[in-house]
Amino acid sequence: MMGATTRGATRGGVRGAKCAAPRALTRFTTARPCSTKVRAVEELNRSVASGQEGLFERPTVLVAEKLGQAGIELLEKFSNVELAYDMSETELLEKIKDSDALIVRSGTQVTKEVFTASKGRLRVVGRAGVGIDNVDVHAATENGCVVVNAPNANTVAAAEHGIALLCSFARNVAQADASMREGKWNRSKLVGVSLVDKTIAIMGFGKVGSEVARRAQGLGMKVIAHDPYAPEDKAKALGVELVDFDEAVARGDFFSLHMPLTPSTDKMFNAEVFKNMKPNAVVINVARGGVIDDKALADALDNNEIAGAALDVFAVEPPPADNPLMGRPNVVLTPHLGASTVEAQEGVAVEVADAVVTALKGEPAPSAINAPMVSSELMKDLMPNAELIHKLGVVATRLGKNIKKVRATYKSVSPDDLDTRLLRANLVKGLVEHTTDAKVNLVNADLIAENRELEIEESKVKGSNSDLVSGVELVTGADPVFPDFLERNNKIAVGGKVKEGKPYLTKLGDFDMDVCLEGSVVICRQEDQPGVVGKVGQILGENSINVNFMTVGRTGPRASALMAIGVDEKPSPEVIQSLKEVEAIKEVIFVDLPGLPL
Ligand SMILES: NC(=O)C1=CN([C@@H]2O[C@H](COP(=O)(O)OP(=O)(O)OC[C@H]3O[C@@H](n4cnc5c(N)ncnc54)[C@H](O)[C@@H]3O)[C@@H](O)[C@H]2O)C=CC1
Ligand SMILES: O=C(O)C(=O)COP(=O)(O)O
Repeated sequence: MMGATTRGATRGGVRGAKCAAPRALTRFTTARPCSTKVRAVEELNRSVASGQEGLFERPTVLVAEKLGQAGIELLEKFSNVELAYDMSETELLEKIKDSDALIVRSGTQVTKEVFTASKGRLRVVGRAGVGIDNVDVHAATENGCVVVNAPNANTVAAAEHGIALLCSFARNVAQADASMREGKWNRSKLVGVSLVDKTIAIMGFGKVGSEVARRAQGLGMKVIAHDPYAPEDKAKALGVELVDFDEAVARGDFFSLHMPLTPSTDKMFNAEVFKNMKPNAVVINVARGGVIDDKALADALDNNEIAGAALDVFAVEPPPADNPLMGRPNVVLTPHLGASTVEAQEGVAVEVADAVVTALKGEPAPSAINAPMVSSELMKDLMPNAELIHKLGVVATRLGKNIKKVRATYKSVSPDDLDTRLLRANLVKGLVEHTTDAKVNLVNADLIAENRELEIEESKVKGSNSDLVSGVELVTGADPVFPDFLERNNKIAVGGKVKEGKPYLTKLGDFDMDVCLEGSVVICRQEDQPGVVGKVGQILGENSINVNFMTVGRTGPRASALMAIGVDEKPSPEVIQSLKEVEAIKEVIFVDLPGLPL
């Protein structure tokens, strides 16, 4: 059954309305070709703050699983919120077409098909919790979709549930309750074990594992931990002994599992591991079902290799009736309740809503799984240069075909500290966007370059920050459009500069230029001689193409020259042909410059 309602659309949109155009931010800024995304985001923030969201179309957030009210209210300030709990797979694939963001918990599989069905509209997937094993992060990255989670707010709840299972298993609480409900008074059959002085092995010493460790110490247990990535000093500070996997397995009386499910942790608790445990060992799993081989655990219990298990999570949820761990006296089960406290659910709702809104605004979300974190401050500094390198990339593609390797040069007062990811992503966008329907962004730019075997070499030199992006060179494999002309040492070079916040082309091959990279540019190679400029202007004028600037670079009087003409309208192929027919003009290319960087 699907219970779908659309929330929060009263101020900025129509309740229940579908967003016809998903790229609200893009459309908002293309109306102002000179503006950068930073300016757009600032304006957008201001309009949200002043309640003028109607200036742009609000994004739609599809919430697929129960989310705390505080999170919903936060989302509603910025977007249309559609609550559609318990959707079937087919319903999700249908609804996703009209969604800019999707919020899930562990019960929804966000598969490749979801991204395919979204046709590029889905920009953010928010996981209201920690584990993101139900989200195909690779597919998200391929589709330029940011995945964010809520890594902090349910830590204590999960740790408390682990401790609850530990105590309830040790003292047969669940079994005792069940027997009393049957009218029995079975004291002798329900004798438990004490926890004090027993060894608990925390497997995965991250946020939840550390909180379980603290609480277990409070119960008087000896705490050891295994985690290949945990820092020694963190363990020391908590009085926890870090040991290797085999030692943990051999020494633990109780095992508390807290590692994520990844290809390397998949079924890491298998037959061989259970054989090496003590016969009194108890395995408690509040992490993910997939880290245990269910059949091997059932066999280990049948063969008395270990004493019991307490499980909150299952490889398939809910577990099918024939799951070999169901209905056993020495196995306690809960239906994935680790994060299910009132406090944790309000907390994750706010945490994920905040991350989703941040990502929808195009700002770096601290909990982004598949996007580099670029601070807002850095973003502000880099954006004009990002716009420049994006456009230099576009210009470069018009000068050389089949590009294989590109070198970008940056100047900075402290080159070692320069974070170039935003710049690199924009360069890739400029280089490939005319060849693909895929949306290139900060999330998928590196992957797209890798898939296309496009090598981006970056060199950082000391210099003024005001010349951050100094040039882009097509290094190898590019077939030049202007042979023998722009190419030197097998390279096609373009240079640029940000002036008063705007991108300028300052070099084309050996030619100095001064061309504002806004709108579109016609580039002509010609022999320098009188009358050419006039003839070109006349052809453009006769075809109602408005010229906003013209600049000529030449190697010397009456020698080779390069003319760049900024135009407001796109010339037709016929106009380009007329320009090519002007005597002295050898080559003409048209560069349509896109308005927005990432
Ligand atoms: N049952 C529930 O409702 C909940 C379940 N969880 C699960 O608990 C897991 C842990 O959550 P957090 O502690 O917040 O994550 P975390 O990222 O803070 O900690 C995970 C730890 O596992 C470690 N790890 C990775 N590979 C390992 C390996 N092969 N062996 C041992 N340790 C390994 C990591 O180094 C890290 O320290 C989550 O991935 C999630 O799947 C989290 C919250 C609620
Ligand atoms: O946060 C996690 O990893 C959890 O397992 C919690 O899952 P849930 O959001 O309760 O479906």
